[in-house]
Amino acid sequence: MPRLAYLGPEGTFTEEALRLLDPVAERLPCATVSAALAAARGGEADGAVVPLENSVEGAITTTLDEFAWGEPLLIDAELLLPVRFSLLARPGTEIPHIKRVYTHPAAITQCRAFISRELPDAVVVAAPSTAAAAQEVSLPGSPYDAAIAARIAGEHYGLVELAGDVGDRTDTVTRFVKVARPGRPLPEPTGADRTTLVVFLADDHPGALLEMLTEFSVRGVNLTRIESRPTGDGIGRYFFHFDFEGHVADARVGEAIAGLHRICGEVRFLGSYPRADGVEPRVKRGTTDEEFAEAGDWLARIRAGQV
Ligand SMILES: O=C(O)C(=O)Cc1ccccc1
Repeated sequence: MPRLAYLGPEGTFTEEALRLLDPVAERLPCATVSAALAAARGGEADGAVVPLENSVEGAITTTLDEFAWGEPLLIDAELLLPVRFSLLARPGTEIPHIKRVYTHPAAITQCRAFISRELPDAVVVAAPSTAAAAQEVSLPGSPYDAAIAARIAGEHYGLVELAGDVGDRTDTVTRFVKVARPGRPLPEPTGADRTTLVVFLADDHPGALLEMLTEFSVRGVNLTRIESRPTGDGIGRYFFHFDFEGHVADARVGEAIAGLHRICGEVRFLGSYPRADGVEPRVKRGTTDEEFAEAGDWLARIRAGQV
């Protein structure tokens, strides 16, 4: 039975994602995304489940930066989870008396309308996770009056739900990924796969981004996410995250990645894995595996003088 680290404590959305990704795994709750990934890297866990992005606010930057800079890990699965937020408090608390709210930053950004409408005078403080916030609020001497978390976290920590569905949108989805140390075979191609890469430029020059995009474009590889992140070396210095359709075993994907490897400073492969939504790529004429193989055979023939 695998042991999977995750952003805890019990009752986080990440735990819900983990249970759906692997119902039988042993769960190792960690205080932060970085701690969960450290457990996977160091061997205390066989892997980790962490949030990567959400459909309203975009990337979870801690996760992106950990994937780019820490010891390499490979994504082997993803999950899309609709998240619903509740305002939770100790029994007896009333909304007008709430002065301090505690929750995860991703929840703060996704519940802005409710907070400004119903809690206009409350101070909102960032917590390590939604369930950590609920746990803290449940303590009798807590400086916080309420938490925003999953309803189940309220049940777990003995809080009451003062308001449900307090998110700005009810259709918000968070994408979680499961990662493991490299060295195991990649997930088999399914025909509906995604690949994730981090790319560092060799040098900054006009058209550098266009050159990278061209590697995808000419092979008919469709991007599903692109993100620039600061390298930390000064204003204007960035590296890039790419998600795109297809598996590294697909000829067009392999060729695109090899092209990036030739022209960029460093390409970090973060995995090829089945897409949670099962969407298959529309493969352009001239970019199927068979067409790449046929073109390779043709080139070999003309190189051998067989025109
Ligand atoms: O804090 C949690 O429960 C998490 O799993 C992170 C998170 C927070 C808000 C939305 C989605 C994921």
